[in-house]
Amino acid sequence: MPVSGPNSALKCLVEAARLRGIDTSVERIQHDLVLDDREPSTKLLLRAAAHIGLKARAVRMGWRHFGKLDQAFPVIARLRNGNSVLVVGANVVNGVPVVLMHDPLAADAAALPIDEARFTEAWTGEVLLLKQDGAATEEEPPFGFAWFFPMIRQQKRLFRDVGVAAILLSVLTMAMPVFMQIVIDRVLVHRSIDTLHVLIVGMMLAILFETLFSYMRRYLMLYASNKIDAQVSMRTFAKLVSLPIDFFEHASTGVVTKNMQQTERIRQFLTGQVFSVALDCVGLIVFIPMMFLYSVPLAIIVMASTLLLCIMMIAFLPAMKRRMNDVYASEASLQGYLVETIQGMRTIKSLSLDARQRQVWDQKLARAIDNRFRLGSFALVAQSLIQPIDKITQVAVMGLGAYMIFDGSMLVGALIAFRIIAGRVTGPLIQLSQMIQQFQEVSLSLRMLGQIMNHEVEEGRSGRGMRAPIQGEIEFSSVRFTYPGASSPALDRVSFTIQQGHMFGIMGRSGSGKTTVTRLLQALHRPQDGLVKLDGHDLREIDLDHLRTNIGVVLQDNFLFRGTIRENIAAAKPGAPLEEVMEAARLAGADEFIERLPRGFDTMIEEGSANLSGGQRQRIAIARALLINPPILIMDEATSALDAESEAIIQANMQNIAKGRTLIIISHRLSSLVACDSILVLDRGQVADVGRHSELLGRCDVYRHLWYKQNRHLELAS
Ligand SMILES: Nc1ncnc2c1ncn2[C@@H]1O[C@H](COP(=O)(O)OP(=O)(O)OP(=O)(O)O)[C@@H](O)[C@H]1O
Repeated sequence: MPVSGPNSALKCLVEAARLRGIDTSVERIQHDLVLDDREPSTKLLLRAAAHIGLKARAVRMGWRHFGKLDQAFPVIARLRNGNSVLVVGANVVNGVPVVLMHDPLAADAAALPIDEARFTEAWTGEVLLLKQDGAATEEEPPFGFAWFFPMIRQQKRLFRDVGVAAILLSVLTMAMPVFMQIVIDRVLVHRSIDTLHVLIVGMMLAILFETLFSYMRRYLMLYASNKIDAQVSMRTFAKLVSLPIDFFEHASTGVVTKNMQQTERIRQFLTGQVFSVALDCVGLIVFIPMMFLYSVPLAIIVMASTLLLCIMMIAFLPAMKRRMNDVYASEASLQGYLVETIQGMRTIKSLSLDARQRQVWDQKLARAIDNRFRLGSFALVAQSLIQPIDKITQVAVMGLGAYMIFDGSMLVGALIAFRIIAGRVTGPLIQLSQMIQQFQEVSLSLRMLGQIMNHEVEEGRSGRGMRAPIQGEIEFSSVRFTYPGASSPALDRVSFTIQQGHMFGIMGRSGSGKTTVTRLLQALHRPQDGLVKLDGHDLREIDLDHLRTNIGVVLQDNFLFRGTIRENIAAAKPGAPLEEVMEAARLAGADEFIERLPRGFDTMIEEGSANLSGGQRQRIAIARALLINPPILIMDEATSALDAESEAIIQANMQNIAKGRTLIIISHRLSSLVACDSILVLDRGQVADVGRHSELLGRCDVYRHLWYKQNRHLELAS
């Protein structure tokens, strides 16, 4: 029974993993599986173990089994009070059997010997057996067909069963041609009614088993492919969200979406088409020799025409591939345009751009349809050629078969049986050659998805990064950073220091690099030169998720998720009690408008936060950032969209907001920086000056100029 606790189970798991050579941490597991501090249930613990590369099994056992665990130690034992302990071995001390137990919540790190009476009093009888999962620690192959194989291999028992069912099925399908042959050649000729009855009963049984096996084959296939589907989707999505921000800034959302949708097609090909054709081909082992057994000349005709069909299909391939590439390029562009239009609908409406958007859409659509048509009509030619060849083969078989019946070398029933068997041979072989076409299509899908899957993930996600508590002292030394594709650096040899707990302002003209400073601090980008340090450590040494959960960020325009106001504020800490949410809202000055809403904190925020004003959205975003009580808070033009009243509320709370943390404020409005301990003045990516308001006013031209420009009305008034 999971209870609220200090996570002893995860601590045990991390320790057991460490003893098995896997380096991880409780925070890492909590972050990856979105767990809070409560003791996890056994099911969750099993999931956590699988996540870090351990194969775990929960079993109930008696005290005496500890003596036999041997290589299976360490195991996690679940206690009656909801906590867990790690049992690292069993021993006999002074003739008394004991287990060596390590309690993660005890101050003493050593394993203590505990006897049966004391242990069983606290123990539920449940333990988690753990062993290293060989498959999980294997290096993942680069994305391609090979990437899917480990997942298919995991289901190998299922596929083996499907294979057995398929072989039995192909043997059973032989029953029909043999039945026809015997009925025509024996029963009809000799009028043997008894044989007919026996045959009919036999056929009924064969049909029954055939139905059963074919149901089993389909059911098992469906089951296996669903399991693989789930895994593929989980892993591709996990990869997507671990990509660096650069990737998303330079790729069209529509194209990324289209690329992501390719998983379904590839999976379908591998577990559907490839596997079922492979299974049908298993039948060939039976059918081809049978065909030759019935008649060698007729079998040669069938095999020759199938070969001809295969050669034709392969000859069509290169041209097919070209047309396919065109189709995908134009469809990706169409999808990209659709997403862009939906995202920019407000602007499109306000600038009355509908007609222009429609025109561009129509052009792109025409290109896509044209390319689809070209591909379709080409494929049609290929498919149309199959039919006459197939029909001619049938005519040839029947013609030659008739001659053979006339000269007595074949019976009528045998010819009919041969026809049925020949159909079983040409079917899978033609499918096989068509599959080469689909293979081309799927290769293209693989390439598209590969653009996501083979992209480097963000640096700092190895799980080995530092997770020490963050204090908030920041240092930039000679940092140089150029955005990919840009000609000049956004930051050029920028150096400054922010003391822990200080309020630090950044100002400068538009495009001077203010936001870039904060992006480097969140490790959204890495500098090409120089160092960014946090608490004296190079940012690269710190675990990325740890870093970001310790930095709160409020931007000028913040994305709110669809959900209630409470859920949005508690986004980074889903289990946060209402009092904490309310306190964060109060600090952000959001409580007064939330309480006036009919449903208060339970008010739904609609998609695109259309039911909130800009200022309200902003205050919710500030509350969201404050809820996790981050040691570093970045406010990038966070109050510039606010009306005077809301801004005044936040400014009045600024001292409270800043309390106990390093606060970085970027603002064009210098009046909001006056209270800062230090202000960085940036000019075209370089540091123009750093100092307090009064110092800068005296010596920094950029600062003084802007200050007087913004405050001329005050001077005039005085
Ligand atoms: N994702 C990006 N890709 C390429 N160049 C970028 C990117 N983001 C910013 N830049 C460029 O880097 C420079 C610095 O941009 P940054 O956003 O840091 O400026 P800023 O001082 O915050 O500007 P503003 O006050 O207008 O927000 C600008 O010249 C900008 O064009």
